[in-house]
Amino acid sequence: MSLLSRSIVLMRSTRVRSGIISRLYSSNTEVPQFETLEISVPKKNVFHVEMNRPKQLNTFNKIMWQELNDCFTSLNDNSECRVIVLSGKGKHFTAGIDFNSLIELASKMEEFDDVARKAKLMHAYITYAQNGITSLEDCIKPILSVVHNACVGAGVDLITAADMRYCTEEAWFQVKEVDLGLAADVGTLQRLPKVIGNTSTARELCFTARKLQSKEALEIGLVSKVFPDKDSAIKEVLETAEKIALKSPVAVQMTKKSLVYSQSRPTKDGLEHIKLINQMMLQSEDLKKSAMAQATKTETEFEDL
Ligand SMILES: CCC/C=C/C=C/C(=O)SCCNC(=O)CCNC(=O)[C@H](O)C(C)(C)COP(=O)(O)OP(=O)(O)OC[C@H]1O[C@@H](n2cnc3c(N)ncnc32)[C@H](O)[C@@H]1OP(=O)(O)O
Repeated sequence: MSLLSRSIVLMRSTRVRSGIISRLYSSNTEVPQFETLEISVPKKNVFHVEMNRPKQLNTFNKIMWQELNDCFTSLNDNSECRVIVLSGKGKHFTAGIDFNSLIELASKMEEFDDVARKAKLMHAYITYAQNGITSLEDCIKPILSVVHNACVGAGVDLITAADMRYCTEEAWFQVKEVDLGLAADVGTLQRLPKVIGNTSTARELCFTARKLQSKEALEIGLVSKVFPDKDSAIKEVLETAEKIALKSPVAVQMTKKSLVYSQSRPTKDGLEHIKLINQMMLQSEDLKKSAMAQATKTETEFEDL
């Protein structure tokens, strides 16, 4: 088998288990089913994605990287889904990458002697993992993440690709990669400095791998709010999600599109981009409905987008 075929098999073998099977909930909303993620619809138009490997501390394995990508791509295309809440089941939010998957990867690398061929395999693996994380940013629906207890390594990559971050009092965060002898490579180095708006603190966290407790996470702006426990966090964040879900999906989704587009581009480019979007979207019936509701101080409903 060629190197390319091996890489493709390595990446695609997960698809068999993570096929998108629709399931009907009481709300008649169709949700995709996964092995490492559980999806529910606790409120109208609000989807809850839970990392579901509690025994493995929600560590990221080969299947999970793929399923994250499949999940957020599927929710991006699901018109009933307007807002997403992301959390983890079990004791911790996540303990980062699954060490067993690193061992598996190392043994695959052993099959090659040549550095270029090893590098190509590694390139494919990193791309695969990056795609799992970047799918959150590419998903046009707002994603509200809720961290409890440990959020280590890949967990920080994950939440910095989400739109909003909340946590519990006992939560802590750690950009652990340097302690494992590697530079973080699936998003933290690119997104964390922008998320907290402070390159000095971001670099300190990345260089030292020190634990960041919830109180300081709030102070530096990594999270928007700290809750006493997970139950109250999920309850309140779902309420925030519901408020967003009641707004025009055109307005909310184009807002995310513009924010994401503008975060790494000059202001002028962002302004041009939103002009092109709004020359169409301002013609939507959502604008008239919203304006009327505001003017008459009444509530209105919007069609799914
Ligand atoms: C191309 C991909 C790029 C991605 C890179 C990503 C990099 C990273 O994510 S770097 C960070 C890696 N993670 C860690 O270093 C965390 C290691 N774990 C811990 O520090 C602790 O387990 C933790 C503080 C999270 C939880 O502590 P707690 O006391 O609650 O549990 P433990 O007794 O330590 O662990 C319970 C069992 O889980 C096993 N385990 C923990 N972490 C991992 C892991 N990352 N992968 C696999 N298994 C893990 C731990 O060994 C225990 O197993 P057992 O003894 O069999 O019960």
